[in-house]
Amino acid sequence: MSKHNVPEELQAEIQAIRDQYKERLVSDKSKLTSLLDGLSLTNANQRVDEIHLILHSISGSAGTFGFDKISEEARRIDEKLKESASQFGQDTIIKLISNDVTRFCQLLDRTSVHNASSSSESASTAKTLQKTNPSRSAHEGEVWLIEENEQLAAQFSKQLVNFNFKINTVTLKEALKLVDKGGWPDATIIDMDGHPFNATADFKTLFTTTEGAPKGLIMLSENDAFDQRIKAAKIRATSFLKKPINLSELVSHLEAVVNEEKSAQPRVMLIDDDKELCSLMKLELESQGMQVSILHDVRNIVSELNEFRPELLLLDMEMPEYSGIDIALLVRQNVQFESLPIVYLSAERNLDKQTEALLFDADDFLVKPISNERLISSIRSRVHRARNLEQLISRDGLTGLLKHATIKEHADRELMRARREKTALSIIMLDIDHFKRVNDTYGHSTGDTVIASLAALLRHRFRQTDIVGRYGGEEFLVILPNTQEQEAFKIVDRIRIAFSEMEFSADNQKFSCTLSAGCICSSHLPDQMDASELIETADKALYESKRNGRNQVSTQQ
Ligand SMILES: Nc1nc2c(ncn2[C@@H]2O[C@H](COP(=O)(O)OP(=O)(O)OP(=O)(O)O)[C@@H](O)[C@H]2O)c(=O)[nH]1
Repeated sequence: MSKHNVPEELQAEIQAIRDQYKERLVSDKSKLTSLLDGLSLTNANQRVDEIHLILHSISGSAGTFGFDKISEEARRIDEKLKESASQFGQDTIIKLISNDVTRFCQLLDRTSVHNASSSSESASTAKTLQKTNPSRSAHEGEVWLIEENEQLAAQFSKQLVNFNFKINTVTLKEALKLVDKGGWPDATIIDMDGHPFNATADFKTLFTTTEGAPKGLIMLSENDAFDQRIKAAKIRATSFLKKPINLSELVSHLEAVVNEEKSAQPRVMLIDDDKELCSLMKLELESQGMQVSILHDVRNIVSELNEFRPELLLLDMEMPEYSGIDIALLVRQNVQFESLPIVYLSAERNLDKQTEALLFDADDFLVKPISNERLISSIRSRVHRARNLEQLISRDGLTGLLKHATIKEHADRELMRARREKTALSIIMLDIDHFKRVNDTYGHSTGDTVIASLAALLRHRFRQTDIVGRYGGEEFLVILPNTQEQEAFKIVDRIRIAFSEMEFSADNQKFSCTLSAGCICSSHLPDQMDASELIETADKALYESKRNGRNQVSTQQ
């Protein structure tokens, strides 16, 4: 979506939800009026509770729809009601409530909620959407390398191209000109040591572009002392790498920032009894690219969580039948949702109550009404951290690939799916040739660099839907759903060639490595074979490649 305008359909949708909200306020007003009618000592308990729920809900949602005064007044009366409950008898409460709620109903009338198209509020929602909508850069998918040393620049870009990065080597001056025209790319690598990055003023120029600070900023320097690192932090660098640069380390950092840009948008589930507020939030979050599901019937929560697999649950605190705490506890009873971030979004301003709610395994408490910017950044940062944590648990430290046990689980799951959907599943096993010699000749840490570099190559060359894992020391397993053997063969053979062209260096010596692979496909194998047997068959094909002289790919046929 363009930064400068909100599409008409979106404006129309916002307006439609606003109109529904206005109707809902009219209906809330009627409910309040009839609850006041005939309010007496005998029915006060139940009616006061109902009035509280209506006011509480309005206080949380009206501000979001632009009715700030109504929201404030509902909150004031609701809080007064709660305080009075512990101080006065029922007859005084009835009197207070009658006066305040009657005035509140008059306020609802005066704000002429019947009057449909006052577009100023919808314009304000649209404006917020506009502000939070990221603008697309003309340099999307690119990585800029700001390196004044020509030799280093050529060396880096030659190596990084192997990993499918679109590298553009530029000087600082050129970069700033390009930014003014088309924005920053997905990632920018800056060598701090060359001119002009030693001067603080030069750093500041990075912030003063019309597009703001660069995204995914990786700083390189020989000097990794505090002063240098803080300089990088001040211009919001996400990574700092000490020179001489370890290629696989640089690739991992680049992947982290580039994938962050490209990675799937957060999946968010909303649970709130306020339907209009839910619809508006859904629209707002979806306009940021997020996937949003509203849970309408809390009784289905476990099956819906299993189905939608949200990465964050946004939960109201006070709902008619169940509180947010009840629901959070129910979710946590299921071990598979133990680490699902739960964030309360509630009109509750009482700090004691907020703290109490957080004691029950929730992660954050946001107070309604909340600005779009705040809501979106809270969701993004929570989901980002949760994803990182998940990575740490299931991924191998050296390569960032899935660990042995996890990739085997994936193989079981994907084979079941392939059989169910009657599609082909290919499995590739690959292994670096004569790797022992690499370790023996150049040392174990150089060996590690070779392993990490191959892992990065694998991550880049396979599709997002393929699953890549480190099966053993220098052995890798790749699962390719919905892929015939021929296709899998072609991909892995191209990787074999790319790997053989990669250049490594140790002790001023340059060397390269090769790999062998075995590639099999479920559609050529008996149906009764399980995932472990398929993996064994791929391993046998790999052995064939080794036996026939290495640096090749074999299939089972
Ligand atoms: N540097 C490093 N080496 C590892 C790692 N894991 C396993 N290795 C080494 O990888 C080598 C594997 O050697 P072998 O299985 O004998 O095979 P190879 O030398 O690769 O020969 P072929 O597979 O027959 O081509 C062993 O020396 C292991 O110590 C690791 O994480 N880092």
